[in-house]
Amino acid sequence: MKAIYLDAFSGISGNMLLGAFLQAGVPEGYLRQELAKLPLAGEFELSCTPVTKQGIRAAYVDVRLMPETAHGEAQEAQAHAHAHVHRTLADIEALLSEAPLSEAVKEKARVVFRLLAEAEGKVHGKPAAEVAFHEVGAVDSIVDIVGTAICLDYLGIEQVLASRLNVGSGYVRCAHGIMPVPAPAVAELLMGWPTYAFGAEEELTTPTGAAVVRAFAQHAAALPEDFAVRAIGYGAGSRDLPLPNVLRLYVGEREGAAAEETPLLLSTNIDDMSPEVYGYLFDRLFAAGALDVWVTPIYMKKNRPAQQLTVLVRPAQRSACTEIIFRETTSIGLRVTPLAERIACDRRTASVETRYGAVRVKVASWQGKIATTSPEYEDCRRLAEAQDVPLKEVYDEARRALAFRLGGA
Ligand SMILES: O=C([S-])c1cc(C(=O)S)c[n+]([C@@H]2O[C@H](COP(=O)(O)O)[C@@H](O)[C@H]2O)c1
Ligand code: NI
Repeated sequence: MKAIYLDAFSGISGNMLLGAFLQAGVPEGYLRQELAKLPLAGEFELSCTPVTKQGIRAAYVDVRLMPETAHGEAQEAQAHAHAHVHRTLADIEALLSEAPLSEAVKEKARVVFRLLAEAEGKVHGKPAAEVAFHEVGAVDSIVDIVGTAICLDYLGIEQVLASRLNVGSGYVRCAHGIMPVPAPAVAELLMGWPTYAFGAEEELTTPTGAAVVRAFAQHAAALPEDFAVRAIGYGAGSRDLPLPNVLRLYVGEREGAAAEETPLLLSTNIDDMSPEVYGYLFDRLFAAGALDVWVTPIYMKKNRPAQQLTVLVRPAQRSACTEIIFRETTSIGLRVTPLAERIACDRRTASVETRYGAVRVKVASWQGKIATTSPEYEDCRRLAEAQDVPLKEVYDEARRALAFRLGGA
């Protein structure tokens, strides 16, 4: 299982996350290409530079509002206006829906923004829908959150683990005025997550960093023994501190993780919902990390024809999928059953070059031998559409390229 471990000894923020992912192997060009799909054309510029923080070489990612890079009163006024746009959760969800990003990326970003809205709402005494984000709704936060979702998706991460978080101490000046550290939204988000304060009277963990952790991560005090590290990335924070102001990101594979996590079956009987909703529901559940989703025709009480919706999830995705089911369907109750046993092939993703372009291929092995190879549908579809060739031809090309590579290895 592909996993990451976030070692937040100097806290965690949006720009630290992006820097760490880039240094750990996400191509900068890919991140830029995907972020360009946000309907924020010309509003921001991503700057990625190598920096050294207390002797540690790290990547520093900064999201600059475009007009800041030029001069002139009109442009400065425009930058000022961008910095003070107050977006609601609905505004951000609309912006995400409009973007031709993958559904998995959009759903990951939505989960983070919903958590932020709930935390902000609690702090300011408002329903989440009425929260007007200040800093956390601005262009830089959208880029940080969507960028993080892009990186998780690119690396095919199935499990996110995180250490206890160094939140810092003192006070921070923000749009609200002066706030204690951790900022109230951070304190709200990190309820129940182990935290500490060390090394700097500064805000080390921001709302964005805390929300990403709460959205995707499970706590692990240290790197698990079965975590085979393949890459390490350091993402820099903006300030220079007495301690290295970096987030350390380990990318690797876990052997034992699958066995540790018994998947769950969430199921519910539905007899009063339009069939039009199912396709949308399936997309949302898969994007939130469901392992499988299916519907079985049944007869319910009073001989009513109905549907039994079943969703297979890992424990970490249980709450996100439960929320989607209650939000999107007419269900008012769920049965949760641990799967008695699941036998799974070992899986890895290989990237192959075909004459049409690069395609990721899932390679499943059983007892050391390849059982099946499965080219990524989204990659094949994109290339088939772009080059006007049959989808099956791209599939065949990808399988041929993989067979050639394996045969030649
Ligand atoms: O934008 C809002 S409403 C906001 C709320 C809070 C609360 O704790 S409430 C804190 N902040 C501060 O804004 C900056 C930016 O945070 P990012 O996560 O976007 O990097 C940070 O100092 C927060 O503490 C903003
Ligand atoms: Ni706030």
